[in-house]
Amino acid sequence: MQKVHIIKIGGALIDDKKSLKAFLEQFSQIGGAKILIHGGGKIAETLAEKLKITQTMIDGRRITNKKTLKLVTMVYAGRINKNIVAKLQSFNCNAMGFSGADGNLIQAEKRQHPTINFGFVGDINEKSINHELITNMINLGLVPVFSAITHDKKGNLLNTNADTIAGTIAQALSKNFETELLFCFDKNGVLENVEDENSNLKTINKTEFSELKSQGKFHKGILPKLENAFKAKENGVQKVSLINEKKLSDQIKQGNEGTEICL
Ligand SMILES: Nc1ncnc2c1ncn2[C@@H]1O[C@H](COP(=O)(O)OP(=O)(O)O)[C@@H](O)[C@H]1O
Ligand SMILES: CC(=O)N[C@@H](CCC(=O)OP(=O)(O)O)C(=O)O
Repeated sequence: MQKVHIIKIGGALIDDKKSLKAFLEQFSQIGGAKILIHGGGKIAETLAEKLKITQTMIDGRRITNKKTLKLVTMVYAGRINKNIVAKLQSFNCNAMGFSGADGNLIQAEKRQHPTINFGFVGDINEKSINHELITNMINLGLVPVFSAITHDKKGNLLNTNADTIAGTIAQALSKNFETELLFCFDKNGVLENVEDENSNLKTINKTEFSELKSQGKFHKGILPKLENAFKAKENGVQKVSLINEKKLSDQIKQGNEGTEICL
């Protein structure tokens, strides 16, 4: 089976020009098929503050009203996505940048919640992913770069968590490819103590996750990341790890960086 690396990067890295460039250079050097998924929550947050558009996060998801949807579409599918593609081109990586509306690549459903109005937030599952088109792009030697914007096929754009997009694309591709999913972020993996950079776990299974969660060891963005990581592993993705974004090349060469998800 052909191997594909599915790699996700988030807000803090994207906000740091030098680190982003260094990361994209490492990414462009990965041999074989690869896909990049990016968020950009931190940049959206900063711009929203400047424009005085109040932001609310619930369970790691951004409440997305009309104004916020306009903003995140410009930031994620526009500025960030095109900047990443241009940088990858400078490293001779033939990247193409997308929202989920392009080529009907990711068709989401507007989130329905009994008590909370999430606004234009899109939920997705494996069936949402146009894996045939992604496979065709891979076979052409192209490198797809996905932003966190999806659509509902009724003319609306939706905002979808980038960790969820990465996990779901990996799941959808795992039927026809050997898939390795890497969540790259600013820590050395899952930390037992978030204050101690050296407390990273080599592996984590579902029982350990539940125990640490109930002990209050996880805060902020790590929870949705881990939930998406376990879901992907449970649904056929061969290897799933959370690694430091500076260690991407080492992970590709040796495969033992950060924290590997086990069942
Ligand atoms: N136990 C933990 N191990 C690692 N990171 C943790 C932990 N608890 C909380 N975090 C926080 O989660 C953050 C990663 O989530 P987030 O900032 O949303 O990432 P991204 O924007 O890359 O998706 C880390 O920077 C860290 O501050
Ligand atoms: C619905 C929802 O929450 N969408 C996310 C999409 C961006 C994202 O996931 O960005 P990071 O990876 O940088 O956190 C948001 O707007 O924050």
